[in-house]
Amino acid sequence: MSEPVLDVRDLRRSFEQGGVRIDVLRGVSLAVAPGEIVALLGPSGSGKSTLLQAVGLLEGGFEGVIRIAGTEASRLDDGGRTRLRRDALGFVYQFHHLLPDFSAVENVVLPQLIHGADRPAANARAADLLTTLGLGNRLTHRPSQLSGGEQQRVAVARALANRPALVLADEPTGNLDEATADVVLAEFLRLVRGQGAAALVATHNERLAAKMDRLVRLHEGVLA
Ligand SMILES: Nc1ncnc2c1ncn2[C@@H]1O[C@H](COP(=O)(O)OP(=O)(O)OP(=O)(O)O)[C@@H](O)[C@H]1O
Repeated sequence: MSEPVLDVRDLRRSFEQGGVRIDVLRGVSLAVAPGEIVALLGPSGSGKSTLLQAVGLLEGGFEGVIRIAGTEASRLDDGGRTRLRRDALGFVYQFHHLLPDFSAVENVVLPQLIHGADRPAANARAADLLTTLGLGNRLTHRPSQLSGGEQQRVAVARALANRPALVLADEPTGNLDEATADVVLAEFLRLVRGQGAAALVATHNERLAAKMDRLVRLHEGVLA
């Protein structure tokens, strides 16, 4: 197997709340190959979001090793982690977190400009991604002028804008009705596959998870 795009070893995370300690992740290990799409299943409160936050280099307080695209994140300082996140990762959340005052196309352009793309190339790529997702006639709409499914498509385009090696998605269709969730997920998978990206997708939905390449389950703090 080629080198994993994500290699997690013995990841541990505990929270202390009101004098009570909860060991949420108790030694999670997971390798994701380039281009592989992995569904992360587990009941509510099992730690799916906690795991994605760790892998997304968004939170400290973890023990263990996280290697992304060959780089061990714990050896980096804050600036290094920010660069690794920007260069290698894309994110899709349950609620889209789009910038409300910017149009659909600008929401997809901005991360590219931050990444160093020039404006014409960023515009072209944003328009191309959104058109692929069926939003060619919604480019200048703001998020509030889009349906929930459309907003989530913009979030998908934004996550893929910088061609990340790994997309992290936390209940990416959890906020949509069943039919819309199916369509948006199918489009998400098609785009991720088309780009050769890998993905780790947290979901409660077994039916959607079955469309991915592999399923892993968080149970009592470890992956089964
Ligand atoms: N900042 C925090 N402080 C204290 N406890 C926390 C914190 N964040 C998460 N937890 C606890 O960690 C556990 C796992 O939470 P997490 O959000 O990762 O679960 P999840 O599997 O994503 O759940 P869901 O499917 O409901 O989104 C929960 O019991 C939660 O209460």
